[in-house]
Amino acid sequence: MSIEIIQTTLPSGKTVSAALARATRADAPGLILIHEWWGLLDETKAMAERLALQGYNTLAVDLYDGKSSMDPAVAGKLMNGVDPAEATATLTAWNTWLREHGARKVGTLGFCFGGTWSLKASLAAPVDATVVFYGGVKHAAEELAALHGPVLAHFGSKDTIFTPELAQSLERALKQAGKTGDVYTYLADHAFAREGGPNFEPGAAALAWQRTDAFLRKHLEAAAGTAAYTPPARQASFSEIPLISIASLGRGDATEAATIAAIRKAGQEVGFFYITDHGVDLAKMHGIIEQCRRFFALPKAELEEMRLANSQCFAGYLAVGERGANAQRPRDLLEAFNICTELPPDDPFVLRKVPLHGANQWPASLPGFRESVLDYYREMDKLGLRLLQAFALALGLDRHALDAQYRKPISQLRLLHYPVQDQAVDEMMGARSHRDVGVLTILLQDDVGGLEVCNAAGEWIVAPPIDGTFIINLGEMMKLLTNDQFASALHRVVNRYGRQRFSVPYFFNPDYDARLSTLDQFIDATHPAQFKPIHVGQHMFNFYRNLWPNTAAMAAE
Ligand SMILES: O=C(O)CCC(=O)C(=O)O
Ligand SMILES: [Fe+2]
Repeated sequence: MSIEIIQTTLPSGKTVSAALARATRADAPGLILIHEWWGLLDETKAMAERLALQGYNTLAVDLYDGKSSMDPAVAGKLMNGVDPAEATATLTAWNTWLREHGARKVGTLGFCFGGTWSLKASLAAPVDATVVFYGGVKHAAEELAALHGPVLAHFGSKDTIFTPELAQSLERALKQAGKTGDVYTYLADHAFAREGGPNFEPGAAALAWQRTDAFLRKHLEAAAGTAAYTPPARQASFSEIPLISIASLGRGDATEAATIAAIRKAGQEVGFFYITDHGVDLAKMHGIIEQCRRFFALPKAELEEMRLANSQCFAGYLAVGERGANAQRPRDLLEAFNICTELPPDDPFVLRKVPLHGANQWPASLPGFRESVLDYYREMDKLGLRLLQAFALALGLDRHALDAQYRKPISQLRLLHYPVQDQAVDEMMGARSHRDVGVLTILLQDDVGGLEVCNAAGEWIVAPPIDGTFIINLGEMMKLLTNDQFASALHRVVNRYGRQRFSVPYFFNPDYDARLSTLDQFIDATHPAQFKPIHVGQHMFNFYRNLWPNTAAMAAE
């Protein structure tokens, strides 16, 4: 890919230049990329090249007449020297140029100073999609009436230059003007998407780019099949958190063997992977997120009636910050609704008062909620067992070798609600870094994002939402079974993305009475057993009671 420097002439007679990165198709949509206050740097040109690969004829314009500087004092002077009328004429001229060269749609995209001008350009001449990364967007609704296409804007909650209040005023003015606009605020500072900059925030940058990518594709109608943008962030790529189709599971043929090999590799190297072709209906996946939305919108008093502390089996509602026996544990910024296996009152385990077996609590005022949640629970039970069998194969065992300890598993489903986080990460976060304690977790997340996984190098990798997939992660019991051959990765949730988030993890665990010990094949002279065997039920009971209030469960003990 190469960059060409091209020129055009303004009505005033002045010649201006820009760096053009061409997409492969001549009739590709056009994108005007506007630099930060430093001027047109090589990094902006490199971004233009990446955007061209994604399917846009991208013009990295120059509003500083060839000058640039990384010295803030000089950059400030350059910025203040910009003549607004000339900048407007320049951006309008490039819009015309792109359309005259085959673009049916034209978008603008800019950062900081360029963010300001991305919106101004769209007020001066028709633009089909406008993207602003933290720019000066103070415009009255009357001015915004001139907008032709939708706006997508990204701001940092800690930005003192282009503040969250400014973001809100843009949102209000767009609404008032009857224009389409999505304004997002991330838990981040100014210029959070600038890789290598002091405020670079990979998680926020990754999600902002993901949204930008989807927005531009939609509104500029980029040709189908063009490469996806690779943001300059530590967004998890599939080589880091793999995406595995499990369509072949159960076939017993070579295609299944390949899937098993991929699962083994993911288990050993990452501890996390996405699955597709898992057989769970997309409508059910979206449906359970909808049930989360309904549930957590219930009046506080009704939620409190279902408090987890009422329950003998840690099922029920947990408010933000509630803790169990371990009062030292920092509080997480989430509320939860726990559901355990639904058992009838005459179930032998319930009659014998075996811990962790009992009744769920259900809201009286949500028709269909219980049915939907239990239906989803059953889907997870089935999927959990299929995955367990895949793991048995991945461990070199017979497909059904582990089944016997999963006859009446003490799995748990949790509906989670993460409010928007606007405090600093180290004060209180969605879910503090932890490893899951069971065998494996099947996680469904909504489209907000927030899950981050720690890789072997100690970096936090974003695990972005991918519609229609589940994330599978291995827990400490898998580590015990395999003598630490299968990773159980640290992960956390930081809701930096300006919207409330819902997720639904299902924790797949063995039977209450199961005793887990390391499988023989993982122990030899050079790999002595590292873990003591555990009684699954007692282990989980102790774990839960440290974590959650447990008055009723203790009373039954
Ligand atoms: O909400 C999420 O995405 C992850 C939740 C989680 O890690 C957990 O509950 O163990
Ligand atoms: Fe977890």
